[in-house]
Amino acid sequence: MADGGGEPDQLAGERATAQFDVDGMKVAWAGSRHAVEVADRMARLVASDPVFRKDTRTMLSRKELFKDTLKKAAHAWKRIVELRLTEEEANLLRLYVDQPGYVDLHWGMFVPAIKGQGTEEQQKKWLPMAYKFQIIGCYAQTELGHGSNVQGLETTATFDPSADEFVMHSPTLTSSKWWPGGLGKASTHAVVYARLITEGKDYGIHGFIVQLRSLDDHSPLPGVTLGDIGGKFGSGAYNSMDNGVLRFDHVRIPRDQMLMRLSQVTREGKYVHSDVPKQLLYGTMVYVRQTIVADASKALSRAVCIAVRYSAIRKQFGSQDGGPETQVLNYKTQQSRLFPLLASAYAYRFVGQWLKWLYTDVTQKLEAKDYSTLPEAHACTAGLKSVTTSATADAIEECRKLCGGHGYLNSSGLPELFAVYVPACTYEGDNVQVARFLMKTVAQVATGKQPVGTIAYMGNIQHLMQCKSAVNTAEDWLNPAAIKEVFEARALRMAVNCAQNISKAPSQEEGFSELSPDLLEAAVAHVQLIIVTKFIEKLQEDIPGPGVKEQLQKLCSIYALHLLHKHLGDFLSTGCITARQGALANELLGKLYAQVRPNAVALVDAFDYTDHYLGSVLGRYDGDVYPALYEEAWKDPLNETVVPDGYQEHLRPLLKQQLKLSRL
Ligand SMILES: CCCCCCCC/C=C\CCCCCCCCCCCCC/C=C/C(=O)SCCNC(=O)CCNC(=O)[C@H](O)C(C)(C)COP(=O)(O)OP(=O)(O)OC[C@H]1O[C@@H](n2cnc3c(N)ncnc32)[C@H](O)[C@@H]1OP(=O)(O)O
Ligand SMILES: Cc1cc2nc3c(=O)[nH]c(=O)nc-3n(C[C@H](O)[C@H](O)[C@H](O)COP(=O)(O)OP(=O)(O)OC[C@H]3O[C@@H](n4cnc5c(N)ncnc54)[C@H](O)[C@@H]3O)c2cc1C
Repeated sequence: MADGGGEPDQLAGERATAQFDVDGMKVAWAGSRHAVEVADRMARLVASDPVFRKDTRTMLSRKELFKDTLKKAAHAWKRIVELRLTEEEANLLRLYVDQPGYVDLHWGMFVPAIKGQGTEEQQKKWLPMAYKFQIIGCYAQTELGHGSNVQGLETTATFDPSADEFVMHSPTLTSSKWWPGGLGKASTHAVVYARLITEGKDYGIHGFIVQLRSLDDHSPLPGVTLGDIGGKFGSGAYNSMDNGVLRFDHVRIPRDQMLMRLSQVTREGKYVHSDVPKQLLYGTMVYVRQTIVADASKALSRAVCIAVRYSAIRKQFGSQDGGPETQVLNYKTQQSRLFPLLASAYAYRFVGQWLKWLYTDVTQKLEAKDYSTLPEAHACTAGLKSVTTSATADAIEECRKLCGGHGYLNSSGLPELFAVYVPACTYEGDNVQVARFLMKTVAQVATGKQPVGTIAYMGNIQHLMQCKSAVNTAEDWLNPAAIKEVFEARALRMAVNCAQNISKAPSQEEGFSELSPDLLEAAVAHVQLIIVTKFIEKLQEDIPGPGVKEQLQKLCSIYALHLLHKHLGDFLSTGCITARQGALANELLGKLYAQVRPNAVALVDAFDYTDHYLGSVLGRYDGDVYPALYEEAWKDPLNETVVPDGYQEHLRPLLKQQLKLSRL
């Protein structure tokens, strides 16, 4: 028993009230028994290795933090090689090391860009070096002047047939590459996106492999200016990454370093486009966006794990007669703010697993030259990326608030988690590409074409445009078909409204521009439908373990109904439900929160996170929060001396001053 009201065995009590098999839930969360075992092994490997310590990270200077990242990356690689870890194991090891670094861009974008856009010959040349870390690569697309608008990039790659070389050049300040992770200090190479100019004609953006630094002493090659773009939001956090700036002054590269799977420049300087769709140029972004969706559930589940455990420990108010106070987790307000986030963590996990499947499926089809599913994969990844990252960033901040004052301490882990996470909303775009895809689909449906995949519901247009929900009691909302119908009707009606309003505009582009806020809302409705649908589909699978499926059914209902409650205006204004049905949904939510309450701690235990990975004194598995908080405070450098530095110069003279303000 801890001092002063901290009750570690409180969590044991919470665990005893769980109405389901936690091991079974771990399997449902991880995807398979094998996945649980590998994740557990990698988490423990990292947690037990002193090189991977991260508890002092927020106190390091930028230089120390960056060096620490280099050290961790090199050590991680050594362990991967020594232990002959598989790709799955290495990815998990990276996850649990929990420190952004150049390796993310090397493996997450440089290698996939070469795989997706390089010819077989180019892959044979570059990938073995990249796989062995003989070169380190990054993804240099964004410039000082342009990020979202990729076609507006200014860097040029001009072909010089006399030397059979491209000349890479940064013609303006705004053409400086700006932001690429790993570029600032670590990378030796980059895939650089630049305007291809040959025979005097600008053929737009293409990818090029460019060496930036010497492989002997790491100094920039002639004509290459390189540096870090400076400190970023939050202490510690994303400052472990060397986001960089790059300028070229007429740097020459051989012609065969243009990535030539999509199009080629011949020895004579002729531009040739192959039969591969030009959108494959954006293929690396599709890959990374699906990993970002999977990462959303990881960040969200961490925050929720901390907030749920701490809310079970923390007590405020309650008894008027001196009896025990109430655990804050028992307050209905705490539950109504926290349990939808718990449900969202599971929802994002399952949609992330599905998106990974979709990506693999599309990749296999692309290899067989079937490009038909690419637009849907692009729309799904872009849309899910945008929706899940913004909701996760908001949710981490909400969890911080739910932890009261202690949530604001670095030792809670939440400030750093938030600061590391928020750029995910920005990088890889917050685009409205889904809306364009939806408008195209509506137009195709009007011509009688039957949509497939995640937009198949749009084919049911006759029914969905006029249906009325049959929900009559709160419990009727437990029926997944009832939920699916209203989410489909809302998404379709919002999309059709937009399409009708666009058709009234003088031109389609003007209509798009004028209606972009509505289009964004229609896109969000469609993406939320995908998440709800994938959760419902998950529940149709065989999910072993006593009580596991029942808990997931409750979480699925909470996820969908809290969205319905939050976006009630959409559902009412499109006539999908009545005000009474909205009130019934809210009534059911209250009942579901009460049912989740005894299972809450076990539901976050099922994420199977080590204390090392959580990095939070509030989220400790043993619940021994107060001694840990107290102990952490003394580790702060400010407490290294009893009397602070600066006392002699600034405090003592003030305290000893003889001069008094004349008025006093
Ligand atoms: C210290 C730790 C140690 C551990 C060590 C361990 C060792 C290592 C072991 C393992 C490690 C593993 C690590 C793996 C980690 C992986 C994690 C990865 C981390 C990621 C970090 C990310 C960092 C960030 C990177 C970036 O931000 S890169 C830059 C991103 N930029 C953008 O996102 C730009 C956004 N803009 C757009 O997306 C634009 O909207 C646009 C798509 C370019 C469209 O512009 P527009 O001008 O309209 O386009 P057009 O060219 O006209 O084309 C429109 C047309 O194309 C279709 N389209 C668009 N995009 C796509 C697409 N992606 N795919 C398919 N089609 C697309 C669009 O629909 C239009 O089609 P239609 O013409 O038919 O309408
Ligand atoms: C931490 C971090 C890491 C990054 N890593 C990399 C990397 O490794 N490689 C790389 O190449 N880049 C990287 N980036 C850059 C990133 O991809 C861009 O920041 C991102 O694509 C957004 O572009 P931008 O910064 O130019 O924003 P802008 O495009 O200038 O956006 C500013 C605002 O304008 C809005 N806006 C823009 N266009 C439109 C439109 N058509 N309609 C409506 N609203 C619009 C945006 O929504 C936003 O609200 C990174 C960025 C960050 C923050």
